[in-house]
Amino acid sequence: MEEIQGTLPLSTCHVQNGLLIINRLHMLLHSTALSFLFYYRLSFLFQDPENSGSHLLPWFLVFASEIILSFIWFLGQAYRWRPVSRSVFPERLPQDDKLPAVDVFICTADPIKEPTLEVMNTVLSSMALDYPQEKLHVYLSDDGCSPLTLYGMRKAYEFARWWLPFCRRYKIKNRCPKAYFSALENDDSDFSRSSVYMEDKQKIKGKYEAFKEEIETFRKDSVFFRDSVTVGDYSSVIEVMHENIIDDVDNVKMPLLVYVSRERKLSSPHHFKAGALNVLLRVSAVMSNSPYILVLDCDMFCNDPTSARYAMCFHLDPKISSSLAFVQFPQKFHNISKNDIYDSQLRSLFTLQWQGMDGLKGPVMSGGIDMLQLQEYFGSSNEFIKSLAQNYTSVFLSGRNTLLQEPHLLASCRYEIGTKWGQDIGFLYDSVVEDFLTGFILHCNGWTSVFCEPSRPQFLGTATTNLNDVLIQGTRWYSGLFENGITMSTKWNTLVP
Ligand SMILES: O=c1ccn([C@@H]2O[C@H](COP(=O)(O)OP(=O)(O)O[C@H]3O[C@H](CO)[C@@H](O)[C@H](O)[C@H]3O)[C@@H](O)[C@H]2O)c(=O)[nH]1
Ligand SMILES: [Mn+2]
Repeated sequence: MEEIQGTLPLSTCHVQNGLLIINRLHMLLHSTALSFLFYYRLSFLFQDPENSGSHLLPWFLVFASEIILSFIWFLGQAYRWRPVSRSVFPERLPQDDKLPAVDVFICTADPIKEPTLEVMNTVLSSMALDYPQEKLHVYLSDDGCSPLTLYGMRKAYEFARWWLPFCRRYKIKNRCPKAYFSALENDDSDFSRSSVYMEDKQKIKGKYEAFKEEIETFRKDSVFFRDSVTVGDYSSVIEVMHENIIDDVDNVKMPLLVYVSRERKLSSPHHFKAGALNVLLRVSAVMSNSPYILVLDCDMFCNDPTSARYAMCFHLDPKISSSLAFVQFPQKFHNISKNDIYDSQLRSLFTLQWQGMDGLKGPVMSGGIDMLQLQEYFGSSNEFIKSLAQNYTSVFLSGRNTLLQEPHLLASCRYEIGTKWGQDIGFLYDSVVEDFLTGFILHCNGWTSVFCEPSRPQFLGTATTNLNDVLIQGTRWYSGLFENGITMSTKWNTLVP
Protein backbone atom coordinates (compact mmCIF):
# COMPACT_ATOMS: atom_id res chain seq x y z
CA MET A 1 0.00 0.00 0.00
CA GLU A 2 2.76 2.44 0.93
CA GLU A 3 4.35 1.94 -2.47
CA ILE A 4 1.34 3.03 -4.44
CA GLN A 5 0.58 6.03 -2.30
CA GLY A 6 1.72 9.30 -3.81
CA THR A 7 2.14 7.76 -7.26
CA LEU A 8 -0.33 7.56 -10.12
CA PRO A 9 -3.91 6.78 -9.09
CA LEU A 10 -5.32 3.26 -9.46
CA SER A 11 -8.74 4.52 -10.44
CA THR A 12 -10.33 7.76 -11.57
CA CYS A 13 -13.90 8.99 -11.45
CA HIS A 14 -15.37 11.38 -14.04
CA VAL A 15 -18.66 13.16 -13.75
CA GLN A 16 -20.52 12.70 -17.05
CA ASN A 17 -21.14 16.40 -17.59
CA GLY A 18 -23.16 16.15 -20.80
CA LEU A 19 -25.56 13.67 -19.28
CA LEU A 20 -25.70 15.66 -16.05
CA ILE A 21 -26.80 18.82 -17.91
CA ILE A 22 -29.41 16.94 -19.97
CA ASN A 23 -30.77 15.20 -16.85
CA ARG A 24 -31.03 18.40 -14.83
CA LEU A 25 -32.65 20.31 -17.71
CA HIS A 26 -35.14 17.51 -18.09
CA MET A 27 -35.84 17.64 -14.33
CA LEU A 28 -36.47 21.36 -14.58
CA LEU A 29 -38.83 21.00 -17.54
CA HIS A 30 -40.67 18.08 -16.01
CA SER A 31 -41.11 19.76 -12.63
CA THR A 32 -42.32 22.96 -14.32
CA ALA A 33 -44.91 20.91 -16.20
CA LEU A 34 -45.92 19.21 -12.95
CA SER A 35 -46.31 22.58 -11.20
CA PHE A 36 -48.71 23.73 -13.95
CA LEU A 37 -50.62 20.47 -13.67
CA PHE A 38 -50.99 20.78 -9.88
CA TYR A 39 -51.99 24.42 -10.22
CA TYR A 40 -54.65 23.41 -12.74
CA ARG A 41 -56.03 20.62 -10.48
CA LEU A 42 -56.06 22.77 -7.35
CA SER A 43 -57.70 25.73 -9.05
CA PHE A 44 -60.44 23.36 -10.30
CA LEU A 45 -61.06 22.06 -6.77
CA PHE A 46 -61.30 25.56 -5.34
CA GLN A 47 -63.53 26.97 -8.05
CA ASP A 48 -67.26 27.49 -7.72
CA PRO A 49 -68.65 24.28 -6.11
CA GLU A 50 -71.69 24.36 -8.39
CA ASN A 51 -69.51 23.76 -11.47
CA SER A 52 -67.17 21.18 -9.96
CA GLY A 53 -69.57 19.23 -7.70
CA SER A 54 -70.55 16.28 -9.93
CA HIS A 55 -66.96 15.64 -11.14
CA LEU A 56 -65.34 15.87 -7.76
CA LEU A 57 -64.72 12.13 -7.14
CA PRO A 58 -63.06 11.36 -10.51
CA TRP A 59 -60.95 14.51 -10.16
CA PHE A 60 -59.79 13.46 -6.71
CA LEU A 61 -58.89 9.98 -7.96
CA VAL A 62 -56.96 11.27 -10.95
CA PHE A 63 -55.25 13.89 -8.80
CA ALA A 64 -54.27 11.31 -6.20
CA SER A 65 -52.75 9.08 -8.94
CA GLU A 66 -50.84 12.03 -10.33
CA ILE A 67 -49.47 12.88 -6.89
CA ILE A 68 -48.30 9.29 -6.37
CA LEU A 69 -46.66 9.11 -9.81
CA SER A 70 -44.98 12.48 -9.31
CA PHE A 71 -43.67 11.37 -5.94
CA ILE A 72 -42.19 8.22 -7.50
CA TRP A 73 -40.70 10.34 -10.29
CA PHE A 74 -39.26 12.71 -7.70
CA LEU A 75 -37.56 9.87 -5.79
CA GLY A 76 -36.02 8.56 -9.03
CA GLN A 77 -34.31 11.86 -9.77
CA ALA A 78 -31.56 11.13 -7.29
CA TYR A 79 -30.24 8.54 -9.77
CA ARG A 80 -29.95 11.19 -12.48
CA TRP A 81 -28.45 13.95 -10.38
CA ARG A 82 -24.77 13.18 -10.77
CA PRO A 83 -23.97 10.29 -13.14
CA VAL A 84 -20.31 9.27 -13.07
CA SER A 85 -18.10 6.80 -14.88
CA ARG A 86 -14.90 5.27 -13.61
CA SER A 87 -11.66 4.09 -15.15
CA VAL A 88 -9.15 1.68 -13.63
CA PHE A 89 -5.44 1.14 -14.19
CA PRO A 90 -4.66 -2.47 -13.27
CA GLU A 91 -1.11 -2.09 -14.60
CA ARG A 92 -0.42 0.22 -11.63
CA LEU A 93 -1.36 -2.43 -9.05
CA PRO A 94 1.39 -3.65 -6.72
CA GLN A 95 3.37 -6.78 -7.62
CA ASP A 96 1.54 -10.10 -7.47
CA ASP A 97 3.14 -11.09 -4.18
CA LYS A 98 1.71 -7.94 -2.56
CA LEU A 99 -1.85 -8.46 -3.76
CA PRO A 100 -4.36 -9.55 -1.11
CA ALA A 101 -6.00 -12.97 -1.32
CA VAL A 102 -9.49 -13.42 -2.75
CA ASP A 103 -12.15 -16.06 -2.04
CA VAL A 104 -14.69 -16.65 -4.80
CA PHE A 105 -18.13 -17.73 -3.54
CA ILE A 106 -20.46 -19.43 -6.02
CA CYS A 107 -23.95 -20.54 -4.97
CA THR A 108 -26.04 -23.22 -6.58
CA ALA A 109 -29.25 -24.78 -5.36
CA ASP A 110 -30.77 -27.12 -7.90
CA PRO A 111 -28.92 -29.25 -10.49
CA ILE A 112 -32.02 -29.51 -12.66
CA LYS A 113 -32.83 -25.81 -12.97
CA GLU A 114 -29.14 -24.91 -12.88
CA PRO A 115 -27.47 -27.55 -15.08
CA THR A 116 -24.29 -28.92 -13.53
CA LEU A 117 -22.22 -28.37 -16.66
CA GLU A 118 -23.10 -24.65 -16.63
CA VAL A 119 -22.27 -24.36 -12.94
CA MET A 120 -18.92 -26.07 -13.55
CA ASN A 121 -18.24 -23.63 -16.36
CA THR A 122 -18.67 -20.80 -13.85
CA VAL A 123 -16.37 -22.63 -11.42
CA LEU A 124 -13.71 -23.17 -14.10
CA SER A 125 -13.89 -19.59 -15.36
CA SER A 126 -13.37 -18.26 -11.84
CA MET A 127 -10.48 -20.67 -11.17
CA ALA A 128 -8.88 -19.31 -14.34
CA LEU A 129 -9.07 -15.65 -13.24
CA ASP A 130 -5.92 -13.71 -13.93
CA TYR A 131 -4.87 -13.46 -10.31
CA PRO A 132 -2.00 -15.07 -8.37
CA GLN A 133 -3.29 -18.63 -8.14
CA GLU A 134 -2.05 -19.26 -4.62
CA LYS A 135 -4.15 -16.25 -3.55
CA LEU A 136 -7.32 -17.44 -5.23
CA HIS A 137 -9.71 -19.84 -3.52
CA VAL A 138 -12.98 -20.97 -5.05
CA TYR A 139 -15.89 -22.16 -2.89
CA LEU A 140 -19.08 -23.66 -4.27
CA SER A 141 -22.11 -23.82 -2.01
CA ASP A 142 -24.58 -26.50 -3.06
CA ASP A 143 -27.96 -26.07 -1.40
CA GLY A 144 -29.28 -29.09 -3.30
CA CYS A 145 -26.67 -31.39 -1.67
CA SER A 146 -26.49 -33.12 -5.01
CA PRO A 147 -24.11 -36.03 -5.71
CA LEU A 148 -24.13 -34.86 -9.32
CA THR A 149 -22.74 -31.42 -8.34
CA LEU A 150 -20.04 -32.97 -6.17
CA TYR A 151 -19.11 -35.35 -8.96
CA GLY A 152 -19.08 -32.40 -11.37
CA MET A 153 -16.69 -30.53 -9.06
CA ARG A 154 -14.23 -33.43 -8.95
CA LYS A 155 -14.30 -33.74 -12.71
CA ALA A 156 -14.01 -29.95 -13.14
CA TYR A 157 -10.92 -29.99 -10.94
CA GLU A 158 -9.39 -32.68 -13.15
CA PHE A 159 -10.23 -30.73 -16.29
CA ALA A 160 -8.82 -27.54 -14.71
CA ARG A 161 -5.39 -29.19 -14.66
CA TRP A 162 -5.49 -28.91 -18.45
CA TRP A 163 -7.59 -25.81 -18.83
CA LEU A 164 -5.69 -23.44 -16.53
CA PRO A 165 -2.20 -23.92 -18.05
CA PHE A 166 -3.76 -23.65 -21.53
CA CYS A 167 -5.44 -20.32 -20.70
CA ARG A 168 -2.29 -19.02 -19.08
CA ARG A 169 0.03 -20.09 -21.88
CA TYR A 170 -2.05 -18.58 -24.68
CA LYS A 171 -3.45 -15.63 -22.71
CA ILE A 172 -7.01 -16.69 -23.49
CA LYS A 173 -9.51 -13.90 -22.75
CA ASN A 174 -12.61 -16.03 -22.69
CA ARG A 175 -11.90 -18.46 -19.85
CA CYS A 176 -15.29 -20.08 -19.61
CA PRO A 177 -14.70 -23.32 -21.56
CA LYS A 178 -18.23 -23.57 -22.94
CA ALA A 179 -18.22 -20.00 -24.25
CA TYR A 180 -14.66 -20.39 -25.57
CA PHE A 181 -15.37 -23.56 -27.54
CA SER A 182 -18.68 -22.32 -28.88
CA ALA A 183 -17.07 -19.16 -30.27
CA LEU A 184 -14.29 -20.96 -32.13
CA GLU A 185 -14.61 -18.98 -35.32
CA ASN A 186 -14.00 -15.69 -33.45
CA ASP A 187 -10.87 -16.91 -31.76
CA ASP A 188 -9.56 -13.98 -29.72
CA SER A 189 -6.16 -15.44 -28.90
CA ASP A 190 -3.01 -13.69 -30.09
CA PHE A 191 -1.76 -17.13 -31.13
CA SER A 192 -4.65 -17.97 -33.43
CA ARG A 193 -2.30 -18.47 -36.37
CA SER A 194 0.12 -20.73 -34.56
CA SER A 195 -0.14 -24.43 -35.40
CA VAL A 196 1.04 -25.47 -31.91
CA TYR A 197 -1.80 -23.45 -30.44
CA MET A 198 -4.31 -25.04 -32.81
CA GLU A 199 -3.06 -28.50 -31.87
CA ASP A 200 -3.27 -27.72 -28.17
CA LYS A 201 -6.72 -26.31 -28.66
CA GLN A 202 -7.97 -29.49 -30.31
CA LYS A 203 -6.45 -31.52 -27.49
CA ILE A 204 -8.17 -29.40 -24.81
CA LYS A 205 -11.41 -29.50 -26.76
CA GLY A 206 -11.24 -33.30 -26.63
CA LYS A 207 -10.69 -33.15 -22.85
CA TYR A 208 -13.65 -30.80 -22.48
CA GLU A 209 -15.88 -33.10 -24.52
CA ALA A 210 -14.84 -36.02 -22.31
CA PHE A 211 -15.56 -33.96 -19.18
CA LYS A 212 -18.99 -33.04 -20.56
CA GLU A 213 -19.68 -36.67 -21.40
CA GLU A 214 -18.75 -37.84 -17.89
CA ILE A 215 -21.20 -35.42 -16.29
CA GLU A 216 -23.91 -36.38 -18.75
CA THR A 217 -23.39 -40.09 -18.16
CA PHE A 218 -23.55 -39.59 -14.41
CA ARG A 219 -26.71 -37.52 -14.78
CA LYS A 220 -28.38 -40.09 -17.00
CA ASP A 221 -27.56 -42.88 -14.62
CA SER A 222 -30.99 -43.46 -13.23
CA VAL A 223 -29.89 -44.35 -9.70
CA PHE A 224 -28.03 -41.09 -9.29
CA PHE A 225 -30.50 -38.99 -11.19
CA ARG A 226 -33.30 -39.84 -8.78
CA ASP A 227 -30.97 -38.74 -6.02
CA SER A 228 -29.61 -35.71 -7.77
CA VAL A 229 -31.55 -33.44 -5.46
CA THR A 230 -31.45 -34.68 -1.90
CA VAL A 231 -34.74 -34.18 -0.11
CA GLY A 232 -35.50 -34.02 3.60
CA ASP A 233 -32.84 -33.49 6.27
CA TYR A 234 -29.20 -34.10 5.51
CA SER A 235 -25.87 -33.39 7.10
CA SER A 236 -23.15 -31.17 5.74
CA VAL A 237 -20.73 -32.36 3.09
CA ILE A 238 -17.43 -30.54 2.60
CA GLU A 239 -14.70 -31.56 0.21
CA VAL A 240 -11.45 -29.74 -0.31
CA MET A 241 -9.53 -30.07 -3.56
CA HIS A 242 -6.01 -28.80 -3.32
CA GLU A 243 -2.80 -29.43 -5.16
CA ASN A 244 0.48 -27.62 -5.60
CA ILE A 245 2.22 -26.88 -8.87
CA ILE A 246 0.62 -28.77 -11.75
CA ASP A 247 2.58 -27.43 -14.65
CA ASP A 248 6.30 -26.96 -14.21
CA VAL A 249 6.81 -25.44 -17.66
CA ASP A 250 4.52 -22.46 -17.08
CA ASN A 251 4.71 -22.65 -13.28
CA VAL A 252 0.92 -22.83 -13.07
CA LYS A 253 -0.55 -23.56 -9.67
CA MET A 254 -4.07 -24.70 -8.93
CA PRO A 255 -6.31 -22.52 -6.82
CA LEU A 256 -7.96 -24.16 -3.84
CA LEU A 257 -11.39 -25.56 -4.72
CA VAL A 258 -13.89 -26.35 -1.97
CA TYR A 259 -17.32 -27.96 -2.20
CA VAL A 260 -19.67 -27.05 0.66
CA SER A 261 -23.15 -28.38 1.15
CA ARG A 262 -24.44 -27.04 4.46
CA GLU A 263 -26.53 -29.10 6.84
CA ARG A 264 -30.26 -28.90 6.25
CA LYS A 265 -33.01 -29.58 8.74
CA LEU A 266 -36.58 -28.90 7.77
CA SER A 267 -37.15 -27.67 11.33
CA SER A 268 -34.42 -25.00 11.04
CA PRO A 269 -34.73 -21.83 8.99
CA HIS A 270 -33.01 -22.08 5.63
CA HIS A 271 -32.43 -18.42 4.73
CA PHE A 272 -31.78 -19.32 1.08
CA LYS A 273 -28.82 -17.67 -0.60
CA ALA A 274 -27.97 -15.45 2.38
CA GLY A 275 -27.82 -18.55 4.59
CA ALA A 276 -25.55 -20.27 2.06
CA LEU A 277 -23.24 -17.25 1.80
CA ASN A 278 -22.93 -16.96 5.57
CA VAL A 279 -21.90 -20.61 5.78
CA LEU A 280 -19.28 -19.94 3.11
CA LEU A 281 -18.06 -16.90 5.05
CA ARG A 282 -17.46 -19.06 8.11
CA VAL A 283 -16.05 -22.10 6.34
CA SER A 284 -13.70 -19.98 4.25
CA ALA A 285 -12.57 -18.17 7.40
CA VAL A 286 -11.00 -21.39 8.69
CA MET A 287 -9.52 -22.40 5.37
CA SER A 288 -8.24 -19.46 3.38
CA ASN A 289 -9.51 -16.48 5.39
CA SER A 290 -9.05 -13.98 2.56
CA PRO A 291 -9.80 -10.32 3.17
CA TYR A 292 -11.86 -10.05 -0.04
CA ILE A 293 -14.65 -12.14 -1.50
CA LEU A 294 -16.08 -12.24 -5.00
CA VAL A 295 -19.70 -13.43 -4.94
CA LEU A 296 -21.10 -15.04 -8.07
CA ASP A 297 -24.40 -16.68 -8.96
CA CYS A 298 -23.85 -20.11 -10.44
CA ASP A 299 -24.92 -18.90 -13.87
CA MET A 300 -22.62 -15.85 -13.96
CA PHE A 301 -19.42 -16.98 -15.60
CA CYS A 302 -16.30 -14.80 -15.82
CA ASN A 303 -16.11 -13.40 -19.32
CA ASP A 304 -12.89 -11.50 -18.72
CA PRO A 305 -10.12 -12.79 -16.45
CA THR A 306 -9.11 -9.32 -15.29
CA SER A 307 -12.16 -8.68 -13.09
CA ALA A 308 -10.47 -9.42 -9.75
CA ARG A 309 -7.62 -7.05 -10.60
CA TYR A 310 -10.09 -4.40 -11.75
CA ALA A 311 -11.92 -4.62 -8.43
CA MET A 312 -8.60 -4.39 -6.58
CA CYS A 313 -7.92 -1.07 -8.32
CA PHE A 314 -10.73 0.32 -6.15
CA HIS A 315 -10.10 -1.67 -2.99
CA LEU A 316 -6.42 -0.72 -2.95
CA ASP A 317 -6.94 2.89 -3.97
CA PRO A 318 -5.99 4.88 -0.85
CA LYS A 319 -8.41 7.67 -1.80
CA ILE A 320 -11.51 5.51 -1.49
CA SER A 321 -10.53 2.22 0.12
CA SER A 322 -11.09 3.24 3.74
CA SER A 323 -14.85 3.48 3.31
CA LEU A 324 -15.32 1.14 0.35
CA ALA A 325 -17.41 -1.92 1.18
CA PHE A 326 -17.94 -3.43 -2.25
CA VAL A 327 -17.42 -3.11 -5.97
CA GLN A 328 -20.53 -3.87 -8.00
CA PHE A 329 -20.26 -5.18 -11.56
CA PRO A 330 -23.24 -4.83 -13.90
CA GLN A 331 -25.23 -7.97 -14.62
CA LYS A 332 -24.94 -8.67 -18.35
CA PHE A 333 -26.43 -11.67 -20.08
CA HIS A 334 -25.37 -13.98 -22.89
CA ASN A 335 -28.83 -15.21 -23.83
CA ILE A 336 -30.65 -11.99 -24.72
CA SER A 337 -32.36 -11.98 -28.08
CA LYS A 338 -32.60 -8.91 -30.30
CA ASN A 339 -36.19 -8.32 -29.29
CA ASP A 340 -35.87 -8.76 -25.49
CA ILE A 341 -39.54 -7.95 -25.04
CA TYR A 342 -39.45 -8.19 -21.22
CA ASP A 343 -36.30 -6.05 -20.91
CA SER A 344 -34.55 -9.00 -19.29
CA GLN A 345 -31.26 -7.14 -19.57
CA LEU A 346 -32.54 -4.66 -16.94
CA ARG A 347 -31.37 -1.63 -18.88
CA SER A 348 -32.77 1.03 -16.59
CA LEU A 349 -30.86 -0.43 -13.63
CA PHE A 350 -27.48 -1.12 -15.11
CA THR A 351 -27.17 1.59 -17.73
CA LEU A 352 -28.81 4.46 -15.89
CA GLN A 353 -29.59 4.16 -12.20
CA TRP A 354 -26.41 2.49 -10.98
CA GLN A 355 -24.21 5.10 -12.67
CA GLY A 356 -26.28 7.80 -11.00
CA MET A 357 -26.03 6.11 -7.62
CA ASP A 358 -22.30 5.76 -8.16
CA GLY A 359 -22.14 9.57 -8.08
CA LEU A 360 -23.80 9.55 -4.63
CA LYS A 361 -23.07 6.75 -2.11
CA GLY A 362 -22.59 4.06 -4.71
CA PRO A 363 -24.77 1.43 -6.37
CA VAL A 364 -26.84 -0.93 -4.26
CA MET A 365 -25.56 -4.44 -3.87
CA SER A 366 -27.49 -6.07 -6.66
CA GLY A 367 -26.38 -9.65 -6.47
CA GLY A 368 -24.80 -11.80 -9.05
CA ILE A 369 -21.41 -10.24 -9.00
CA ASP A 370 -19.79 -8.14 -6.38
CA MET A 371 -16.40 -8.00 -4.78
CA LEU A 372 -16.64 -7.27 -1.07
CA GLN A 373 -13.98 -6.46 1.45
CA LEU A 374 -14.51 -8.36 4.65
CA GLN A 375 -12.06 -7.31 7.27
CA GLU A 376 -13.87 -4.27 8.46
CA TYR A 377 -17.48 -5.19 8.63
CA PHE A 378 -18.35 -8.84 8.25
CA GLY A 379 -16.14 -10.94 10.40
CA SER A 380 -14.52 -8.48 12.75
CA SER A 381 -17.11 -8.67 15.50
CA ASN A 382 -17.03 -12.41 15.53
CA GLU A 383 -14.25 -13.39 17.87
CA PHE A 384 -14.93 -17.07 17.37
CA ILE A 385 -14.18 -16.91 13.68
CA LYS A 386 -11.06 -14.91 14.39
CA SER A 387 -9.73 -17.44 16.86
CA LEU A 388 -10.56 -20.33 14.56
CA ALA A 389 -8.89 -18.58 11.67
CA GLN A 390 -5.69 -18.17 13.64
CA ASN A 391 -5.63 -21.82 14.61
CA TYR A 392 -6.61 -23.39 11.37
CA THR A 393 -5.17 -21.49 8.45
CA SER A 394 -1.75 -22.78 9.21
CA VAL A 395 -2.99 -26.33 9.65
CA PHE A 396 -4.55 -26.22 6.22
CA LEU A 397 -1.59 -24.71 4.51
CA SER A 398 0.66 -27.31 6.01
CA GLY A 399 -1.10 -29.79 3.77
CA ARG A 400 -3.48 -31.66 6.09
CA ASN A 401 -6.53 -31.42 3.94
CA THR A 402 -8.80 -33.29 6.26
CA LEU A 403 -9.14 -30.69 8.99
CA LEU A 404 -12.83 -30.83 8.49
CA GLN A 405 -14.33 -31.05 11.96
CA GLU A 406 -14.68 -27.29 12.53
CA PRO A 407 -16.00 -26.47 9.05
CA HIS A 408 -18.77 -29.03 9.61
CA LEU A 409 -19.73 -27.33 12.84
CA LEU A 410 -19.70 -23.97 11.06
CA ALA A 411 -21.92 -25.38 8.30
CA SER A 412 -24.43 -26.87 10.74
CA CYS A 413 -27.91 -25.46 11.48
CA ARG A 414 -27.26 -25.25 15.20
CA TYR A 415 -24.20 -23.02 14.84
CA GLU A 416 -26.26 -19.90 14.20
CA ILE A 417 -28.70 -20.37 17.05
CA GLY A 418 -28.33 -17.51 19.52
CA THR A 419 -25.79 -15.65 17.33
CA LYS A 420 -26.17 -12.43 15.38
CA TRP A 421 -25.53 -14.04 12.01
CA GLY A 422 -28.01 -12.67 9.51
CA GLN A 423 -29.03 -9.86 11.87
CA ASP A 424 -25.83 -7.89 12.43
CA ILE A 425 -23.17 -10.12 10.91
CA GLY A 426 -22.81 -11.38 7.37
CA PHE A 427 -25.52 -11.29 4.73
CA LEU A 428 -28.83 -10.27 6.23
CA TYR A 429 -31.78 -12.65 6.50
CA ASP A 430 -34.80 -10.40 6.76
CA SER A 431 -35.40 -10.34 3.03
CA VAL A 432 -35.62 -12.57 -0.05
CA VAL A 433 -33.46 -9.97 -1.81
CA GLU A 434 -30.69 -10.26 0.75
CA ASP A 435 -28.17 -8.46 -1.41
CA PHE A 436 -30.19 -5.25 -1.63
CA LEU A 437 -30.88 -5.22 2.11
CA THR A 438 -27.24 -5.93 3.02
CA GLY A 439 -26.09 -3.17 0.67
CA PHE A 440 -28.62 -0.64 2.00
CA ILE A 441 -27.61 -1.28 5.59
CA LEU A 442 -23.93 -0.96 4.71
CA HIS A 443 -24.65 2.41 3.08
CA CYS A 444 -26.63 3.49 6.15
CA ASN A 445 -23.61 2.58 8.28
CA GLY A 446 -21.38 4.92 6.32
CA TRP A 447 -19.85 2.48 3.82
CA THR A 448 -19.71 3.29 0.12
CA SER A 449 -19.62 1.22 -3.05
CA VAL A 450 -18.49 1.76 -6.63
CA PHE A 451 -19.78 0.61 -9.98
CA CYS A 452 -17.20 -1.02 -12.25
CA GLU A 453 -18.28 -1.23 -15.86
CA PRO A 454 -15.43 -1.76 -18.33
CA SER A 455 -16.32 -2.03 -22.03
CA ARG A 456 -15.86 -5.80 -22.18
CA PRO A 457 -18.49 -7.40 -19.89
CA GLN A 458 -16.60 -8.94 -16.99
CA PHE A 459 -19.29 -11.51 -16.26
CA LEU A 460 -22.11 -12.96 -18.32
CA GLY A 461 -25.19 -14.57 -16.83
CA THR A 462 -28.38 -16.25 -17.94
CA ALA A 463 -31.38 -13.92 -18.03
CA THR A 464 -34.96 -15.01 -17.54
CA THR A 465 -36.46 -15.03 -21.01
CA ASN A 466 -39.98 -16.44 -20.66
CA LEU A 467 -42.96 -14.67 -19.19
CA ASN A 468 -43.46 -17.20 -16.40
CA ASP A 469 -39.89 -16.82 -15.05
CA VAL A 470 -39.95 -13.05 -15.52
CA LEU A 471 -43.12 -12.81 -13.44
CA ILE A 472 -41.83 -15.11 -10.69
CA GLN A 473 -38.53 -13.25 -10.48
CA GLY A 474 -40.25 -9.84 -10.59
CA THR A 475 -42.69 -10.82 -7.84
CA ARG A 476 -39.78 -12.02 -5.68
CA TRP A 477 -37.73 -8.88 -6.25
CA TYR A 478 -40.50 -6.34 -5.74
CA SER A 479 -42.06 -8.09 -2.75
CA GLY A 480 -38.52 -8.38 -1.35
CA LEU A 481 -37.87 -4.69 -1.90
CA PHE A 482 -41.18 -3.86 -0.22
CA GLU A 483 -40.11 -6.06 2.71
CA ASN A 484 -36.78 -4.20 2.77
CA GLY A 485 -38.65 -0.91 2.95
CA ILE A 486 -40.58 -2.14 5.97
CA THR A 487 -37.50 -3.61 7.67
CA MET A 488 -35.57 -0.41 7.15
CA SER A 489 -38.36 1.84 8.31
CA THR A 490 -38.71 -0.16 11.54
CA LYS A 491 -34.96 0.13 12.08
CA TRP A 492 -34.92 3.79 11.04
CA ASN A 493 -33.91 5.10 14.47
CA THR A 494 -30.89 2.86 14.60
CA LEU A 495 -29.90 3.43 10.98
CA VAL A 496 -29.80 7.20 10.87
CA PRO A 497 -26.95 8.44 13.02
O1 LIG B 1 -31.83 -21.47 -1.38
C1 LIG B 1 -31.16 -20.97 -2.26
C2 LIG B 1 -31.69 -20.23 -3.34
C3 LIG B 1 -30.85 -19.69 -4.30
N1 LIG B 1 -29.52 -19.91 -4.22
C4 LIG B 1 -28.61 -19.36 -5.28
O2 LIG B 1 -28.75 -17.96 -5.33
C5 LIG B 1 -28.48 -17.51 -6.65
C6 LIG B 1 -29.57 -16.55 -7.09
O3 LIG B 1 -30.82 -17.20 -7.12
P1 LIG B 1 -31.81 -17.17 -8.39
O4 LIG B 1 -32.95 -18.05 -8.08
O5 LIG B 1 -31.04 -17.41 -9.63
O6 LIG B 1 -32.32 -15.66 -8.33
P2 LIG B 1 -32.18 -14.47 -9.38
O7 LIG B 1 -33.43 -13.67 -9.27
O8 LIG B 1 -31.78 -14.93 -10.72
O9 LIG B 1 -30.97 -13.69 -8.72
C7 LIG B 1 -30.91 -12.32 -8.50
O10 LIG B 1 -31.64 -11.93 -7.35
C8 LIG B 1 -31.21 -12.53 -6.13
C9 LIG B 1 -32.04 -11.93 -5.01
O11 LIG B 1 -33.34 -12.38 -5.09
C10 LIG B 1 -29.74 -12.27 -5.87
O12 LIG B 1 -29.33 -12.99 -4.73
C11 LIG B 1 -28.94 -12.72 -7.06
O13 LIG B 1 -27.57 -12.48 -6.85
C12 LIG B 1 -29.44 -11.99 -8.29
O14 LIG B 1 -28.70 -12.38 -9.43
C13 LIG B 1 -28.38 -18.75 -7.55
O15 LIG B 1 -27.02 -18.97 -7.85
C14 LIG B 1 -28.94 -19.84 -6.68
O16 LIG B 1 -28.35 -21.08 -6.93
C15 LIG B 1 -28.97 -20.62 -3.17
O17 LIG B 1 -27.77 -20.82 -3.10
N2 LIG B 1 -29.80 -21.12 -2.22
MN1 LIG C 1 -30.51 -16.42 -11.46
